[in-house]
Amino acid sequence: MIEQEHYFTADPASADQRRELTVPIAGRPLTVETAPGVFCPDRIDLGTSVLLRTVPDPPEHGDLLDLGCGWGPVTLTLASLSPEARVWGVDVNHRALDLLRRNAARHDLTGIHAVGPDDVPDDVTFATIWSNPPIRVGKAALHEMLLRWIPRLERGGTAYLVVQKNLGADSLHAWLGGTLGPEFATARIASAKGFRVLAVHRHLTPPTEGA
Ligand SMILES: C[S@@+](CC[C@H](N)C(=O)[O-])C[C@H]1O[C@@H](n2cnc3c(N)ncnc32)[C@H](O)[C@@H]1O
Repeated sequence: MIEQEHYFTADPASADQRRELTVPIAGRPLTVETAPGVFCPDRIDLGTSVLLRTVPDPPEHGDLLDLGCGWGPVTLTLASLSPEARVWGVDVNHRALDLLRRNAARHDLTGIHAVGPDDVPDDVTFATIWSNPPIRVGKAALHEMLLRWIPRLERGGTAYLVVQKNLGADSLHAWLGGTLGPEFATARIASAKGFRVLAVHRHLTPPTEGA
């Protein structure tokens, strides 16, 4: 029996047939390379579009994270909007990272670092995190991933997550609110086309002891 290939496989077995796609990124058409074996290779995913339409402009400087970057629509947007920032596109899928590196080089977006989760130096913290997270990895792996990265937000920073309503957006909202503690506040900031956008804000000042 052939096991079904997931978009979050480290080294996809499907033929690496590269193709070109022209997509709107930060308001201008960009031609990018995609391939089978990565998430949504034929277009910008609807959830990703909802996220990109909802989020406020990212900070101009600092370190910005696209958690689960795939071939790069979110990372490319962050780097286009904030050319002076360092933009981390993190993924476990090596083919996706290779595509993102090529897409960044093609458009001279030199602030992009497309890397695996273990290749972001420990002392890097993020001014913002944008993510269309991999819900299909399962709840335990998703929660582990979010607990690894959201606490690396700088004080005053916000993580924006888009999640399909039918795939547990509201229970993820409740879990984030109940798990992250008083330093963070989670809110739903948009609901469109079957998706929710959640904002997880890290307060500027730590909560006072006993509060
Ligand atoms: C829903 S896709 C979004 C891809 C891309 N951002 C987009 O909008 O097209 C989620 C991505 O998360 C990646 N992923 C899965 N597990 C991960 C992990 N532990 N750390 C980082 N990325 C992961 C998958 O390989 C996949 O590319």
